[in-house]
Amino acid sequence: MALFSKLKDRLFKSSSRLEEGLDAIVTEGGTADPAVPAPDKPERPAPDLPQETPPTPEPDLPEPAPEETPAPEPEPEPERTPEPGPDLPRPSVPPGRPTPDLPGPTPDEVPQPAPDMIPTPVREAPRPAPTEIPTGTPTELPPGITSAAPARGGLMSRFFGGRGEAGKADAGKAEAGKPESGKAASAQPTLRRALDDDMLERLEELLIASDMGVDTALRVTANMAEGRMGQRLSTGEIKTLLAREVTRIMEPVARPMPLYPKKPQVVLVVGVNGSGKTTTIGKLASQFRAAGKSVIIAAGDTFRAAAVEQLEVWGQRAGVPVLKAGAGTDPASLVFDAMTRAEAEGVDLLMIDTAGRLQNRADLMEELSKIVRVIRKKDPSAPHNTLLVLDATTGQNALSQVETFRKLADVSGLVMTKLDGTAKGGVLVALADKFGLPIHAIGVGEQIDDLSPFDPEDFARALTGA
Ligand SMILES: Nc1nc2c(ncn2[C@@H]2O[C@H](COP(=O)(O)OP(=O)(O)OP(=O)(O)O)[C@@H](O)[C@H]2O)c(=O)[nH]1
Repeated sequence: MALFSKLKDRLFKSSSRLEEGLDAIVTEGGTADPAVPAPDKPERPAPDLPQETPPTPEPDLPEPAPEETPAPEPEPEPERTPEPGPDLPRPSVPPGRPTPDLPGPTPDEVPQPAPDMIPTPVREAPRPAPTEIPTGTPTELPPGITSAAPARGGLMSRFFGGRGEAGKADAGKAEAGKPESGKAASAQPTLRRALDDDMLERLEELLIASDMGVDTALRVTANMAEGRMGQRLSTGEIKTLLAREVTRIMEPVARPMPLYPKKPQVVLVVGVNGSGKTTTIGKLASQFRAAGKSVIIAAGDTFRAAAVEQLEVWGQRAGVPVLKAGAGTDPASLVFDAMTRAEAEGVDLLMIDTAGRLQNRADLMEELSKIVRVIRKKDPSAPHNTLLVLDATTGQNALSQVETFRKLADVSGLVMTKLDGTAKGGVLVALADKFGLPIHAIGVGEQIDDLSPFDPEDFARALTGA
């Protein structure tokens, strides 16, 4: 099944909640646009807002005209596809951003200057984004992974595609006199409400309820309101403005996991229990393999036999060997052995799974620090990537997880799992706004191909329903 359509289908939970809230806000204090009989369309409510994305195009305005003017389409609505540009229409090999950003290119194409200065330096210097990474990768990755979904479209296409039923439901809602939604609104007047303090407050509450966090919600609404107080806005216009703000916040953090020429490139994966570390390692390993990389996985959770077994299953799926140690073995010792073997075999990537640990378990956190110390003993520049895996369904708690793991393990990037099936996608916005850590990928399901590069615009539109 197409990766993006699945994500879209699932993220709909978030957008539907926001949509309902926005509908309620506008409906509450809004009024229908007055019927403008004569002239074409000189007015148009809030012209300034959704500029490029005239979300609530024509349908609403030219209300009265329907019959008299056979052409109720001052302008077709197709313009609704906001695609400002590059992102969406990405075929299999995304233009700007290397889709499968995750895995990577071939050591050679790695942009990094010197093979040696790999790790740290690069991480600290804001990597030139997706580009520096593995450009060629895109192509090689998908094939292997998404055999069933070779032509994965943009996140949005996946959303809309998978939202077939939901989309129709929306149209029905618009038909019922609710805020517009494409052509369905053509027969109904569009509701608009003047932007005032009360409306802003409601918006803030709505965003906070979607796990965006207080600070971020306030910032977002303030930006949306700037220069627009008193303007009459429809739900569609508000969504467009909101999506724009979310995109603005997310764009700087949408960065694929960088690959370095160093062998092995050590990828340490951390997170609390059940956040999706093992699953993510399996998915990533599969993508790296598909990109032609040699990979070894180290089962660093030596205390839970079930955890090791699960990792072995993922290793088999991905076609990657899993190194394990006897139950109760010091994980740091296993990691040391894994580093030795990875070096001896010259593998491209060593992915280290770690036991899930809660931020308040000092002993486990100390264990993690020890693992990092041992890794550095073998290679001072490692770990080259420390991925913190966060479960999107935990909402605001993800913020404190980032704070804690960052101190202990020098987190270099995030992977947000379980974005499917949650209405709390807004927490990503809060994370991006507060920490600015790169979001390398998002998990949208339990299958091996359910890991997607993070696309800010697609995400914003999916989240807001714009
Ligand atoms: N729906 C959904 N489920 C996911 C996703 N990622 C992981 N899961 C599920 O989440 C559960 C926990 O995933 P694991 O990979 O075992 O998590 P973990 O962090 O390794 O867990 P511990 O070993 O207990 O620390 C499993 O049932 C996974 O199938 C995702 O993106 N979407």
